[in-house]
Amino acid sequence: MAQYARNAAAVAVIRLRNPPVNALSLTVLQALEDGLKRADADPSVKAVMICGENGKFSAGADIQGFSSPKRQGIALGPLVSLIERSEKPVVAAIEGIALGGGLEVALGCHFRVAHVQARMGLPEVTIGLLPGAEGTQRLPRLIGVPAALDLITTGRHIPATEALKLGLVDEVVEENTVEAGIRLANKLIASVSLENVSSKENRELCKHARILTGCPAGQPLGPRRLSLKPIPRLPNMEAFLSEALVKVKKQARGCLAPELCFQAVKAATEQPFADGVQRERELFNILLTSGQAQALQYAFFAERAVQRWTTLSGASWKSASPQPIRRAAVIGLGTMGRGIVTSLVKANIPVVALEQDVEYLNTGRKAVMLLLEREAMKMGQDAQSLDFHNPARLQFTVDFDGLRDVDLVIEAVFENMALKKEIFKKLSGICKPGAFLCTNTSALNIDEIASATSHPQQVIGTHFFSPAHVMRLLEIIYGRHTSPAAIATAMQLAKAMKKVGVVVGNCFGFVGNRMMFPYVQQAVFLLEEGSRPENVDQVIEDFGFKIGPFRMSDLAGLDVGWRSRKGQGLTGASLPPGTPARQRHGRRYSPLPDLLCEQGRFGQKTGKGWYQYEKAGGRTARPDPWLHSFLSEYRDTHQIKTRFIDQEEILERCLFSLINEGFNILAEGIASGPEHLDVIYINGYGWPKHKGGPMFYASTVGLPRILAKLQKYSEAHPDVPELRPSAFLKKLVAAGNPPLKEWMSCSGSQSSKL
Ligand SMILES: CC/C=C\C/C=C/C(=O)SCCNC(=O)CCNC(=O)[C@H](O)C(C)(C)COP(=O)(O)OP(=O)(O)OC[C@H]1O[C@@H](n2cnc3c(N)ncnc32)[C@H](O)[C@@H]1OP(=O)(O)O
Repeated sequence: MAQYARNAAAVAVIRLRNPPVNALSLTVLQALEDGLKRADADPSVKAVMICGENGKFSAGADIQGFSSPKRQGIALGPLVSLIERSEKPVVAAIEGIALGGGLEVALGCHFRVAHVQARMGLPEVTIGLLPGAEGTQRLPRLIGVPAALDLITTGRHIPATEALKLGLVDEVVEENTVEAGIRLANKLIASVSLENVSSKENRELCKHARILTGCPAGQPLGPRRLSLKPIPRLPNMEAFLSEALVKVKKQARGCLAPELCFQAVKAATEQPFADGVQRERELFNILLTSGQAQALQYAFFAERAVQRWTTLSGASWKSASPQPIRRAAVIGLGTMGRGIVTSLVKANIPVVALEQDVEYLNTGRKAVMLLLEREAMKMGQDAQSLDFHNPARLQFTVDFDGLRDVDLVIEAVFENMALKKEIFKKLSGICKPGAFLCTNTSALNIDEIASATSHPQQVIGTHFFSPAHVMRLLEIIYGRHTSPAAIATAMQLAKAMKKVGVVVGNCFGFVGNRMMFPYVQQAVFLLEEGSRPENVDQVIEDFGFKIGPFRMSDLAGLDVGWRSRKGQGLTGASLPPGTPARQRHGRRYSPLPDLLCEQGRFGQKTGKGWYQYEKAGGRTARPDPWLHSFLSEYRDTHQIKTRFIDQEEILERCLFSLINEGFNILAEGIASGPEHLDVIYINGYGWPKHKGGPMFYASTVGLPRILAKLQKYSEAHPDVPELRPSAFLKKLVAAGNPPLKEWMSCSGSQSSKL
């Protein structure tokens, strides 16, 4: 709701109230409208001030409301117009946040005062929408087209100081913003009432108020009504807009909202306000009914839902308390370790960084310092707090003794079980008993690593994604003995590092990589059967992935998987003689990646892999005629009949096999809901957010269709168990294809609800 109050003077205060973020639900909008009408009708009220409860102006429209089937009641756009039309001055006092519809309400006000720590923005684009309460028409009139386009198409939040520079707010205050708002309202009242008084003192006061408000005498509000303002012209508007469109399209990668945001702002440059509003409405409705907005809003809530973690044994976020991390250590300063140190320093956690010898330590130190310098450059003035040249904040050592008093260790050495166990055994003897021992592994068994220590309850998997200081995902893996406090602490750490932590159970590859295996496997099988790497990558990238499986494999290095397969005895010297080339343990196997590695083709680092590059370390992938003839010869050798494989088959075999594994994971209780899988895929594996994640996507395709296709492909490839439909998928189809929210109640696993 919105609370209406009168202070002693002539200012009516309307306080938006809908905890926790004062989202503009229909009830809030109705109360806001009632408050405005009441103030208007009361002759003793001379000005109105709108603010938000609990130090937050508003996070905008209630996002839940967009998916409710019947959204009836007052609309936000007309309400913003109502505010603007008020004959009594309306001041917005912005504390905390003014986002989306919240900022649009403020744009309808005649004056805006913001607290210095407030943040503002129009993030609708990030949930697949546009600022549909006339914000695309008012903002460019206030701050100009380039700045408005930037804010509206990126959705970025800006601090109050930047808002002041842009002219988005009139005043930034460090003290109580509501009081500042009331003071301004009183000045405005004085400026109007004193207009006709002739004393020198009053004329001075009046002049002061006009300077502050920019109102010509006798016409107090006209110039403050943004709908009446002309768009600030640019000498080269047309050229500017065409360039901006190219940029927006490039960044959007198949997501509709940024381009439609652009179209709405463009309309503001071409049409009168009312027509622009009409165009904004049309574009808003296109977005609202597009599947993309639903997917992005699902992703918004999924990210928040995974914070409420649970485990199979019933531990959960409700009862477990995170422990404070006053000091952390990182073991191993390879690519991952360097990124992890950087993330910890940025989270203001003092770090001890340890390497096995001085040579590795010096190389690691240089690399970490370089990363931190770069981060500091990006952060500007805020970088001072990093203080990473101070040994009390960041210390480098080769001595395990330096780890005696740390609260948490993240081991980030080579992916080798024996080595990890050796390190954990050492840590168990050196670290204090309450220290949390985290292993950065992408697939290894957490229980086996924990077995090397005397406190397995302190051991937990923290799977970072490369580059670790950039990627948002942190897969948090609990083992059989991991304590709830360890999970809660790892989740808290993720938050401190501005990452999204997702708690999952322990199995080979955990969630992300386990689902990735069948996807990559299908991609390689498709090559055996007739596709080329560039065909497969194109289909996957057209779907919206940032990078296809073969470009990704070249980037990560083919040798990584090769080493792992050798370790598993799937290839290399330990392979028993007589093993069929294309079969392992009775299942289909493709030796293609091994053969490439045997040729020294490790990807970008060697200049050749699934593609060719301009040089070793080159980045531009070009189709490689050598690889094409190599594939032809391979098919001849193994008597595989080459066939044309269409885009649909490529997409379905890659994605549906990945989704199928997702259903197995859910059935086993490795993750407590489909949201977990989706958050992992969006934040760690480049799944297009506007498609909501693999499980959400499956729900939009329809489970019966996924099942039918898997059945078809499985019949065609009976030696590929990953194509055999998951029993859980079959169960859901038999249960009538329930909505995603209801899947887990059909799972029969003990996993808790979100
Ligand atoms: C008819 C068309 C008219 C107009 C067009 C206008 C459209 C809009 O305004 S769309 C909404 C635009 N606003 C946003 O996108 C802001 C979204 N929220 C956030 O970015 C963040 O939540 C925050 C910065 C506001 C706060 O962040 P933080 O402090 O980290 O808290 P949480 O993110 O965990 O949020 C707390 C709690 O609030 C729920 N929530 C946040 N914003 C909204 C919202 N706009 N509508 C509904 N609910 C919201 C969020 O889900 C959390 O709840 P749970 O813990 O229960 O999940």
